[in-house]
Amino acid sequence: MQKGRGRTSRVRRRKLSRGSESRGVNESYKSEFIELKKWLKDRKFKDTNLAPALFPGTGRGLMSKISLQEGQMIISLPESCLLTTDAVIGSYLGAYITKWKPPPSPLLVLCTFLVSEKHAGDQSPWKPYLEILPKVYTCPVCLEPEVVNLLPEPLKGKAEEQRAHVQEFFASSRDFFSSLQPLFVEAVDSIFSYSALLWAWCTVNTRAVYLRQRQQECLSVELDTCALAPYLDLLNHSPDAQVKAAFNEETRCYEIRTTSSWRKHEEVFICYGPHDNQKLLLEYGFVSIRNPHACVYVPRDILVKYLPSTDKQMNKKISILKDHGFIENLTFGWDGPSWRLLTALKLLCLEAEKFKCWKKVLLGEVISDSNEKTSLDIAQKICYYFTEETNAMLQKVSHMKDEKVSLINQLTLVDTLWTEELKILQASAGILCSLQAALP
Ligand SMILES: C[S@@+](CC[C@H](N)C(=O)[O-])C[C@H]1O[C@@H](n2cnc3c(N)ncnc32)[C@H](O)[C@@H]1O
Repeated sequence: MQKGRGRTSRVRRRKLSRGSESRGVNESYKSEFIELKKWLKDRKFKDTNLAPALFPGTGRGLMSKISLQEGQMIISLPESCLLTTDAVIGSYLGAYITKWKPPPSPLLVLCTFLVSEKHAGDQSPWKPYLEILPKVYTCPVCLEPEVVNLLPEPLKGKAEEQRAHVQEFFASSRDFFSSLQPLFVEAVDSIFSYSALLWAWCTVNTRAVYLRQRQQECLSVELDTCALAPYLDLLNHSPDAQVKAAFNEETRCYEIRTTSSWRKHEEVFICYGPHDNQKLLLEYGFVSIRNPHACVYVPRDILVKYLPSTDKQMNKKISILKDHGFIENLTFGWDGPSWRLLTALKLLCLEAEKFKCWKKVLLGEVISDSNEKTSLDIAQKICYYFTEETNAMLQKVSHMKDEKVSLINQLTLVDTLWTEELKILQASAGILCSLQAALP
């Protein structure tokens, strides 16, 4: 078992994170939650376990009203509360969706409904749910380009791809939106604007639960797996949370059971997946403190930065790494340099006369003490280089925070990401020192 990844260490981490940080302020008295609860009750939802609350570390989330035991159901949301493509096709949009060619994607159908219902305002039967949805999001597609520029690689590249993807989604959906004109008095261009679609896209992307639905002829071939689950989607993420979530065909409810226990008044979390911080920021617009999956990525140019430029076998070594999938996802983590990073470095550091042993390196065999030592030295140099770069970026972000007060929230997010990366590099530097000291 890897160090720090077992059940005992998960329990220890959870206990640590159960300090003052987890104490929240109950918000169920707020009018938007009273309305939402009424709306849910009309749809046969009974809630005894949870209450909306504001938490200092994670923002708005759900708190336990009672202590929750292992295996206990924490939430069971009836099908009638779920916003699925089925629900949209059954609505006033159905006739327009079924006749549109080429068939719209499940994502477009959900986004169109959200924008249309938001536009309907007080007239929308979904109003109590729409009212609690965030007005703005912090996924990279919503960040100012100058803030995106401050993101580490490879996230920066992915953020640019995300922006291009949403812009293309908008451009390719405009004819479909035009076809909906008979439903509205106002021009559809003003209702289905880029900013409205962006809001809907972020809503689905950051809040939808996984719910596999049958393929419908009137929809494109993309898998139909997203559903919005009002109230349940107030649950925040913790990498340590252990829950079981699925739609129960018998009860026709989307159910979440906890496989760990929660104390009364504690924030209840689910786990969105074993994501590192760059992925969490890309997909959900936040960064998790002390995330055990967080890491610092080593791009290819940095991997070779400290290797001798005179190595005649360098190109061959790099193509071996590429062919064997050892050029991507090389990282530093809380446990030090990843096995993949060290293996890539060991191969790159192979002396000319040992080059024939490259397969053994990829299988994890020790080739020589000098190869072990050189690769650790290079790992240490790369770690030091990243530490310097990270400190420089933190300074840059801090200056920008002073200068661009309007961007403070976006910059704080980027600041947190770099700060977590710095902590990882410091942990890695310590581990590299012990690894070097242990060499013969
Ligand atoms: C499904 S919603 C959870 C409820 C959300 N906090 C709200 O107020 O509506 C997912 C969003 O919550 C936020 N979030 C989830 N887990 C978080 C965490 N551990 N720390 C900070 N924000 C978190 C992120 O903005 C994410 O996009």
